[in-house]
Amino acid sequence: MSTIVVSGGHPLRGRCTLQGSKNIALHLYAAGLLMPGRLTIHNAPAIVDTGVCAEIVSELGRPVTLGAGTFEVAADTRTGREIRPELGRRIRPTACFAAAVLARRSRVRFPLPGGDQFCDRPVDLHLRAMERSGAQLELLPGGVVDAVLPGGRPRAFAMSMDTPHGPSLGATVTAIFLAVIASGTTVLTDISIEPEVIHIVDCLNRAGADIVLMSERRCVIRGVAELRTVDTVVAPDRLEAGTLALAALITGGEVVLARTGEAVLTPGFADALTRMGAELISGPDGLLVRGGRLSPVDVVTGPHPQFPTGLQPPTTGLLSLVHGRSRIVERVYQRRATHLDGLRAFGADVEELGTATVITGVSELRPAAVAATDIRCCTALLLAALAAKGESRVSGLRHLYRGHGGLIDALNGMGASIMRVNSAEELVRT
Ligand SMILES: CC(=O)N[C@H]1[C@@H](OP(=O)(O)OP(=O)(O)OC[C@H]2O[C@@H](n3ccc(=O)[nH]c3=O)[C@H](O)[C@@H]2O)O[C@H](CO)[C@@H](O)[C@@H]1O
Ligand SMILES: C=C(OP(=O)(O)O)C(=O)O
Repeated sequence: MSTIVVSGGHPLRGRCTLQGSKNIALHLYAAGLLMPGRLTIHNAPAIVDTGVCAEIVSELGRPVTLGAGTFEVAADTRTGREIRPELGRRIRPTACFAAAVLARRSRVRFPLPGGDQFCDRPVDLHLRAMERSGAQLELLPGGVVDAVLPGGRPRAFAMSMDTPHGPSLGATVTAIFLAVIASGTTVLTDISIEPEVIHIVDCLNRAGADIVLMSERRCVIRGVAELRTVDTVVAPDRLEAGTLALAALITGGEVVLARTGEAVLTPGFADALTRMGAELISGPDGLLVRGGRLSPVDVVTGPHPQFPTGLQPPTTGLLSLVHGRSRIVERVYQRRATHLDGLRAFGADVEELGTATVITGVSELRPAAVAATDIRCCTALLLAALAAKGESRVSGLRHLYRGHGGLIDALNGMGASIMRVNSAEELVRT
């Protein structure tokens, strides 16, 4: 079911609810390994990555029960110290899981992570944080890392979480995991303040950690002997919210993102939509997103609260139908352009100039058959297919299912016509 056939050209209208955030949930599953007791994570998204994490955590000696929206981790009973390479290579935050195991069990073996491969995504900072906490690391054949803490417990350290492309979200989480039960006080500078990090810090502090976020992206962590267990709720997925908003705009429709009690659009993204001329109206039911005649914009991706990189590819899809010339500059990654060839197949006029994409709006997109190579490439192509009048075919949906469990159904529920194709080439409407 990794291919869909989209009959495009239907304005989306309706109200939709958002799944729990993939990126928050994955890091919370890893945080659970730091807590010895039973842990329940609510609003866990029903996505492929959740299943992979459940297997990883179970194999580490903490059986996981997946319920309707819950990810329940059993109390610590036995000691697993290895993340199976076949599993660890399927998700991005593998080093964060490894850091939690290392901190509690003083040894871990894990593969270099997977996740989307739209450019080189190094983990040097994660490994450096482990070394700074006293671990000895050995890179084994096959890209597997063996890390040992000879002292048995991580020690406090000082470290900057900056990379040539800005602060690292994942490495900030890795460093925090090592520091919360380290001996002594750790100081991290240039930390990521993405909502994912704030959520993890809040959860760990409720579990008894002593993490203080200071001004200027500095963080002081006093190590504690042990964490207690807390229940936690995953916040709504802001990338899914943005994708649904873009779907409304590219089809000339209007959607309400159901009220969640939280701001679901990242400020930098909401600002770009407003500059384009989209209406964002907050009401009792949720956030109404409505388009009309949109104007071109210049956008630069950046750390929170700036424009999120994950919405760059689908926004490029929308801008390809906005009359005039727009420009999106990618700053979080050295390159993120895997969606451009696919968009060109729909007739989009997109040109890559260094880290910028220059988009000259065309009057319409034509149907196409395209293959997605990663999750946001997939959302960009899906949006183009929703806008192109006629029948398009998008394959590579397995990338989408890694991070979105109900997006296709949500779109169909608002008037889209998307059929899944099963192996016998039979169209299945869900
Ligand atoms: C599962 C998850 O939460 N994934 C998100 C997370 O990925 P992830 O945590 O992997 O992304 P990072 O914030 O670490 O990456 C930011 C930049 O730092 C660089 N870097 C990172 C680590 C390192 O050791 N060395 C280094 O150079 C990266 O190549 C990138 O250019 O944040 C990204 C940026 O918001 C999002 O696009 C991903 O969806
Ligand atoms: C890059 C992404 O995911 P991951 O980090 O899990 O590969 C994403 O969600 O846009």
